[in-house]
Amino acid sequence: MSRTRLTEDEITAALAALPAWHREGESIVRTAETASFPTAIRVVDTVAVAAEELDHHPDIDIRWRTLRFVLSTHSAGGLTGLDTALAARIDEMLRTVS
Ligand SMILES: C[C@H](O)[C@H](O)[C@H]1CNC2=NC(N)=NC(=O)C2=N1
Repeated sequence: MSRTRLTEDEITAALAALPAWHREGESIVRTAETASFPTAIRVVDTVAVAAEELDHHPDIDIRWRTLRFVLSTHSAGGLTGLDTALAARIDEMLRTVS
């Protein structure tokens, strides 16, 4: 997966396929409410495994059972295919874990 920055058109196209995510500057952001605090922690634990696999790490805010994920490629100074790939993985985990 490339660490090359996506173009504006590529970001627009990627976000159309990731409706739970929105853009905030050079990041994409998703908030998700899980069933319970332990469920939220399980999601975070699963996301941590994917983040290590991809060598790409989200900023994660945990507030009781609400999670907020912020994705950006720091080394590229913006959004890359790694962010959209991880976003899709996080969506899948939220579908299956919660
Ligand atoms: C050496 C290692 O590949 C880098 O530090 C990785 C680790 N995880 C990362 N995560 C994110 N979100 N952006 C990066 O640029 C990044 N770089």
